[in-house]
Amino acid sequence: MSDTIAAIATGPAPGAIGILRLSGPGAIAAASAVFRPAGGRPLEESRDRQLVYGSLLGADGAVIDQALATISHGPHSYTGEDTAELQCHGSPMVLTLALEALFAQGVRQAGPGEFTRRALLNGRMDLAQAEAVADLIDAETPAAVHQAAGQLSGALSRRVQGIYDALVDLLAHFHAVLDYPDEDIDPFRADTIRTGLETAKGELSALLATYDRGRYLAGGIPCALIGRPNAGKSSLLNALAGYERAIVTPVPGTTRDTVEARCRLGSVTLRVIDTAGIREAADEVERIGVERSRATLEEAALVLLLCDGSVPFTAEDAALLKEATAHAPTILVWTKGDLPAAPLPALDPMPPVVELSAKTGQGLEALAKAVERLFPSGGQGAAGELLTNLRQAQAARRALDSVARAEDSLEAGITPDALLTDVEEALSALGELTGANLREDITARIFARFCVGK
Ligand SMILES: Nc1nc2c(c(=O)[nH]1)N(C=O)[C@@H](CNc1ccc(C(=O)N[C@@H](CCC(=O)O)C(=O)O)cc1)CN2
Ligand SMILES: Nc1nc2c(ncn2[C@@H]2O[C@H](COP(=O)(O)OP(=O)(O)OP(=O)(O)O)[C@@H](O)[C@H]2O)c(=O)[nH]1
Ligand SMILES: [Mg+2]
Repeated sequence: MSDTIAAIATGPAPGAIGILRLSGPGAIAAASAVFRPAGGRPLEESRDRQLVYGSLLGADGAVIDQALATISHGPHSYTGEDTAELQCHGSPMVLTLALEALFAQGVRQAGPGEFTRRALLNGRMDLAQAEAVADLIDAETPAAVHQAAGQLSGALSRRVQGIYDALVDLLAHFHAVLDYPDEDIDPFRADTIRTGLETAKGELSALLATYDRGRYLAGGIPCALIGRPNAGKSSLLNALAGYERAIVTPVPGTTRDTVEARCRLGSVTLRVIDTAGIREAADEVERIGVERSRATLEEAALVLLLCDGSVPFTAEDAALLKEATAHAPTILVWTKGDLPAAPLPALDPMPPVVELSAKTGQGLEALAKAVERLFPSGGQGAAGELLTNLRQAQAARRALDSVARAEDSLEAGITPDALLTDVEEALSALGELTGANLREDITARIFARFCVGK
């Protein structure tokens, strides 16, 4: 039996409303002890999810707010346990005093994500849905909200369950074969198994193919700012971030280490990584910086190649452009647009070009449009059905590998029990994805990223 937890569910700043929530066997009694309904009837006796108006009391019994309260009896609640909420004025001090009053009732402070963790353990949602709660809270763009909301309502889970169920159906055919180990698999049955494996493989490949889009949506597109020293990379990072994230000076070779900032640009979120200007380095520190620039380029899903638009395009610029395009979609950014411009070179092939000024902000919208063209927000994979994190992708990859192995075994005429093992491994990987088989180490990692009160 779990204990009773409480937390402030709303943000730490003063606001219109602040909410305390409780969950566990003592939740309703504890909330009732600190809340005196104006109507006189005890909070415990109110209907589930009804809002009751009354006075909120501190640990010493003094009135600290006029508030609303509501209770829900398990299993019909968010966590599946008895729950209660106190909706106060959004004063951090009121909320703190109310929380202390609840602690005096024997309730303890909830840890990060503990409410959602209880919802998961009580079968109110699966692991993919619990992850969607965190994604939804972190979402920075409409597309990220739609993806997380779809996953929260079970879209990804249903897609995975479909593949899972089909594989379970296939297992029945294996068992039929295993019962008569001396006979060959009859051709009709082998055909059914082959088709089933082929379908599962296709669906798993399609699911895995959603990972790039999904992780860019949820975590931002890794975007490298590359260019010669003084091209204006750090200035652009600052303009995109909206604050002075990186040091800017007229001295070429200012940036040494990579500097990252999450930036919203139009309808996408970028993880912009500013790098050291690439050139033959003068010293050891700069040489390592240039190495890091190249490593960043290799990891990027989008490259902004910056060229100082106030001076002529050079052979070094051309070489960098070639290097960048070999790694990822590249936009040529012609910087310092507020200064007299040098002519744009004619290039073959001509990359998308954006002229801008980090100083005036002119051209940033054109940059947003150019990025949106490379990463359109619609398209492949319905909202909520995308894989958005490495854990999910690895589980899907393991399932795909196991199914592919099973298919190979079938073609090679390997014993049915080896085949069976492969399919069971695929099922276990899929179960990990949705959390049908929950692993403590995995859940601990997932809930570490939650906030207290969620
Ligand atoms: N005030 C408040 N807002 C909130 C939450 C909350 O706990 N409190 N939520 C949480 O973080 C989210 C909503 N999620 C919820 C999910 C299920 C139930 C619930 O009580 N379900 C019952 C009854 C449903 C019904 O009336 O039909 C059930 O499923 O049996 C409540 C909230 C977002 N907004
Ligand atoms: N007029 C004007 N000057 C700019 C603009 N962007 C950058 N500069 C100037 O160009 C110089 C270099 O800018 P940085 O942003 O530090 O260039 P960088 O590419 O990060 O340089 P390194 O870190 O040395 O590789 C600074 O003096 C900036 O003020 C711009 O849009 N307009
Ligand atoms: Mg710099």
